[in-house]
Amino acid sequence: MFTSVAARCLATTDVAAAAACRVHVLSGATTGVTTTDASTRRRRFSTTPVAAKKLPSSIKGILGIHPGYDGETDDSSSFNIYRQATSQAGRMTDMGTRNLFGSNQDIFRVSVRKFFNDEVKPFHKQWEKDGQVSRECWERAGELGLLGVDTPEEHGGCGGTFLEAAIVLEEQAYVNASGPGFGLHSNIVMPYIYKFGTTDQINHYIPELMAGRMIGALAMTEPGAGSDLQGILTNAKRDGDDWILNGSKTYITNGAMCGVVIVVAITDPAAKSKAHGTSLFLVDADLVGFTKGKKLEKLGLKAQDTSELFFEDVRLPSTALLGKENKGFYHLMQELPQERLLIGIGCTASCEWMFEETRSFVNQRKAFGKTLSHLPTIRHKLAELKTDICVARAFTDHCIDMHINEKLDTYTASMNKYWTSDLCNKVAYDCVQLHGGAGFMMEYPISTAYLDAKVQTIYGGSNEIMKELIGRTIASKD
Ligand SMILES: Cc1cc2nc3c(=O)[nH]c(=O)nc-3n(C[C@H](O)[C@H](O)[C@H](O)COP(=O)(O)OP(=O)(O)OC[C@H]3O[C@@H](n4cnc5c(N)ncnc54)[C@H](O)[C@@H]3O)c2cc1C
Repeated sequence: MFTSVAARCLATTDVAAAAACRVHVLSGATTGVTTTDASTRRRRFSTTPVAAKKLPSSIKGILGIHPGYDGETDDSSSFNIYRQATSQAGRMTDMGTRNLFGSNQDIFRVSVRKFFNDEVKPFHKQWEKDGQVSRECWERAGELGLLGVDTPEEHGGCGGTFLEAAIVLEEQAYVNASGPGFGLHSNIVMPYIYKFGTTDQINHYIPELMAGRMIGALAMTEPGAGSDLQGILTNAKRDGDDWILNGSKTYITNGAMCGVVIVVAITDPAAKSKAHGTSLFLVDADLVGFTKGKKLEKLGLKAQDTSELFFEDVRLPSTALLGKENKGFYHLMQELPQERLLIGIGCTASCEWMFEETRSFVNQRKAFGKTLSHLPTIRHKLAELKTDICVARAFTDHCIDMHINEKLDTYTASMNKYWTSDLCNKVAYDCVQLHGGAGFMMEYPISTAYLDAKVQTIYGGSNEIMKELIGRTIASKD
């Protein structure tokens, strides 16, 4: 395990002192982690090291079950540890790989992996039938400190970093569970509240969201406006100190189960453009005039509750306004890089899972007297897939690294979202093909992954819109 002494050396950025520190890592035999000395030390993508950071007590509590855990994240790569790249690992989903992470994050990953394997995977088929995840699952995730992992401690969160948030997203993909809308809840809804909310709003909502007792949603899309968000009609009008909200939203993730939804509404119809006259509101599910439509039947994401929401003369107190009046679009824009990256992280991890699932299949399935993996064309296909996925992994890790160093821009995040979600569909297609008829059967999980992949190029900003944004930025540069 990692020593806190070493972590303190990192904090001094004294390379000689850091090199002198004795660093212990998880056993390479079981984790694939290996070490090197200073002479073979690798550079990280970024020259800015991730600061050693105390993990919050809730995470520490979970990690405390692991002997040697010391409550500090570490930046292993700055300590001359060489962690295997995904391409070198036995399996692409192996623990202890990738220079982004340190050994304490591996320990955290062990706990997260256990949660998804024990408390999500066995129930997912039932949730697919129910069209939603159980409330117990949400509350259990809250109990284990897996919701709002990177919500700052001062706002009532776990106080981890985006690295720990990425681990939760990846581990969810590694059990092929598309049901829990944790990413939206923890990494989209919560940041809006603690970044733009008042102290009262933070104190009211964050503890409930952290505990999983309340589920969060974000409602932008309407029946007549998706890509073109400026076409929304939902509006809020002043009535004394209150607001009166009218309109409808559709395709809302966590829509059926949500206890609070952040609603994007027009508040100044006379503004020079809708971007200048739009605001965000925190709307509680029990307010009079707020109704939820039935859960929408979808091609994939069967265990995720996606709903229409209707607002008819919903009276909102002035305290429901989130952020600044008429600045809703600006707040939305600010959060775009992280929202796009969340999709990229999920898609990249999903590709890795699909590859490993398929590799296992072709290694045991026999045809023409041998396993499928002995056939040259099958091997070439696996080679292509693995290479493509490793390229995506390198780009996604680069984007995560940029993001934790506050350097990720919307343009780069859009490239990641477009590339990884396209790849996710290509990988899903090829992996089903490699399964043969079994790949078409719902009892084989690759079929669910194939169906789930489709939406990745559509939501969070469609890939056509991503390319438009990327292209516009390219054209604007000399
Ligand atoms: C499962 C699921 C969950 C979702 N969750 C949420 C949620 O939680 N909250 C939320 O607010 N929304 C959510 N959405 C909505 C999602 O973000 C939108 O569906 C998406 O932005 C596309 O909008 P649209 O469906 O209106 O398609 P449209 O905007 O009508 O686009 C239709 C097609 O035209 C293309 N197109 C549109 N404009 C252009 C252009 N300028 N140039 C080139 N091509 C263009 C699009 O790329 C697309 O291929 C969800 C959607 C799904 C399917």
